[in-house]
Amino acid sequence: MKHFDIAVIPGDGIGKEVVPPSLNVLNTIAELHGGLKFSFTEFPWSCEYYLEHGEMMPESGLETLKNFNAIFLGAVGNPEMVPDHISLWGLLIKIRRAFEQTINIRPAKYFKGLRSPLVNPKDFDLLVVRENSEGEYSEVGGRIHSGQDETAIQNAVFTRKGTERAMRYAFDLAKQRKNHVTSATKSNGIVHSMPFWDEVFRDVQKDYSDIGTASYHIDALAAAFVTKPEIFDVIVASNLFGDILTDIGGAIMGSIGIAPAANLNVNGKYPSMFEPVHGSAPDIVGKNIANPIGQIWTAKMMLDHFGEAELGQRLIDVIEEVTEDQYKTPDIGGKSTTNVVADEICSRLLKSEALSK
Ligand SMILES: NC(=O)c1ccc[n+]([C@@H]2O[C@H](COP(=O)([O-])OP(=O)(O)OC[C@H]3O[C@@H](n4cnc5c(N)ncnc54)[C@H](O)[C@@H]3O)[C@@H](O)[C@H]2O)c1
Ligand SMILES: O=C(O)C[C@@H](O)C(=O)O
Ligand SMILES: [K+]
Ligand SMILES: [Mn+2]
Repeated sequence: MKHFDIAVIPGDGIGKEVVPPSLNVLNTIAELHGGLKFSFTEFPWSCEYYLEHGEMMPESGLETLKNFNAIFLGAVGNPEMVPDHISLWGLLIKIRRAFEQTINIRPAKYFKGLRSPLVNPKDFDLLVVRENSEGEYSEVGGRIHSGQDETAIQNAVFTRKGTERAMRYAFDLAKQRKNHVTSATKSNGIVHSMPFWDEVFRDVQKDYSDIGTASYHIDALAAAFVTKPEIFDVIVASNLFGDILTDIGGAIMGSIGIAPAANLNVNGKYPSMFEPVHGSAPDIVGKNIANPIGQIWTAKMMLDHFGEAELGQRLIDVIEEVTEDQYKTPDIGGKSTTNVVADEICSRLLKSEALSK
């Protein structure tokens, strides 16, 4: 029996609505498999927790999380309660950094049952490798003076190690896909970090002579995600560029409520963290209409991470089938609730087992 200990952090807003039904899906998967068991330990760390305790997670939180095989997280943030930079840096980004989750992979692909906002979406299937530990997300800088002289300085940090690591990861992934990597740059406007980014990309590229490459400035790349997403395979991007591109990835599929993410610890020292691309969606909270697919697809990425790619593939096939059969939340043009969609995924998974026996 394979046993996985999962730390569960539903977090805020719709995180609390999409995580529980996704755990049902994982339990269903375990049932299907027969030799697999998940143990879930839930932590209430969130903005509510902050208001009560003055911190997003206890001081011992990281020490506690360290012992799990993975972290399954919903979303963090409730700007009415806690400023976003406090909540994100106190929980989500804190975990990413402490656990050296330096790579964030975020796929987007054309789904049969979804109505993409693109007139002719074609059959796109892309994967963004987002550098997840440095770049524009940095604590270097500060604020000085006041009044008309008030000044804010925010420094970006690009190390050769971090940049090269993300790029090599992207090239290695491309080998298992369509052998192409696109670099997201902005070396026409950002004069230090981005020419450096381009140089590292050219250096890394030399070790992967079989992989085709392209380099786009981020503005043009954002446009190309909309006009011709089918030309992309793997895209490697800095922390901020990757963040923005992956909301576009979700949007061109039909909703950012569908897009999944994996924050990967690639040195094996700490657990990786699986969470959807979307946030806590305060505008739809409490209505049971949040799309659970992003969170459930995130569970598929966790299965892949555990070496259960076949089950992961079965799950994605069932998600697609359920969507095609119009079990859809309102963000993708349907009338179903969060739970109806997730329950349908569970029951189809069980049927798929019956068929294969
Ligand atoms: N990784 C994270 O935990 C994460 C990611 C993004 C934003 N946030 C936080 O979430 C809060 C809200 O941020 P935001 O509004 O910029 O982004 P958001 O992703 O929460 O919402 C953007 C829009 O997409 C919709 N949406 C998002 N997920 C959906 C789903 N599953 N089903 C249907 N519709 C969905 C929302 O209703 C909203 O209209 C902020 O506090 C922000 O900091 C957290
Ligand atoms: O900026 C972030 O990384 C938080 C959130 O927007 C995300 O994409 O995970
Ligand atoms: K999230
Ligand atoms: Mn984001």
